[in-house]
Amino acid sequence: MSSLGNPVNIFWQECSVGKSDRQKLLNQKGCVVWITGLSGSGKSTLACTLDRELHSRGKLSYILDGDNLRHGLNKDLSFKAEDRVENIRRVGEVAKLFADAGLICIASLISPYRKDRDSCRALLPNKNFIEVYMNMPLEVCEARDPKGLYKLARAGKIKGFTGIDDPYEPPLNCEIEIKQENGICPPPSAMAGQVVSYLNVQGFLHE
Ligand SMILES: Nc1ncnc2c1ncn2[C@@H]1O[C@H](COP(=O)(O)OS(=O)(=O)O)[C@@H](OP(=O)(O)O)[C@H]1O
Ligand SMILES: Nc1ncnc2c1ncn2[C@@H]1O[C@H](COP(=O)(O)OP(=O)(O)O)[C@@H](O)[C@H]1O
Repeated sequence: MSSLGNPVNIFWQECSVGKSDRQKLLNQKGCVVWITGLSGSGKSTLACTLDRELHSRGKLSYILDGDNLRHGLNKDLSFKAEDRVENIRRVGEVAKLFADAGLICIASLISPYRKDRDSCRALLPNKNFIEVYMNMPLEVCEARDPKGLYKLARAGKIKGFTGIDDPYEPPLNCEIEIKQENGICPPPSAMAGQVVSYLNVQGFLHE
């Protein structure tokens, strides 16, 4: 009988250096900042600005970007529903490892399905999964269209494009929401500032 997905004869290996030792070394607490939203909503911009801001404060972070991971770890996956599920599952597991290493792991993926994001959340201790929703209207994302993908999707040249002919399920209870104020999107520094403030108040920026 196959034991795929069901570990048989496999035992957890404990080591003497633990997460709290690594956190002491780094003077920070490991966590996952999970950025979700439509293509063009500003996920990568926020991820990079936040990464730079944390770096300048002497905090160790690392970005897991959906686009980039699809060049390597996830290059066998397409955009059909079951592959998106597997994409998020894998990145959730990797993000968990980075958080266990003591890093502030910034995951930036469309991650369109609520259930999959909740499964990633469930992998981490309480409050260590910080979901950031890029709440940008589709019209704004489509007007930006930096890669020309919306244009291709509208022309029917890409099938199953999120927001056009594939679903996006917004979070119901995210920790942070980034949205327009009076029709204007906050600049990248303000978006990152919102996340840094949250991390600071929650005690992640010191051990
Ligand atoms: N069909 C379809 N739907 C959505 N996005 C598409 C598609 N095909 C290619 N792309 C490009 O892939 C990037 C999203 O990859 P992700 O791994 O984040 O997607 S997902 O979480 O598995 O849904 C996404 O990058 P971002 O624009 O940075 O979001 C797109 O550039
Ligand atoms: N806060 C912002 N204000 C104005 N333009 C932005 C902002 N954030 C991102 N952009 C622009 O929107 C486009 C899409 O941003 P990007 O970070 O690549 O989105 P995503 O990773 O969600 O696809 C880029 O051209 C980027 O420069």
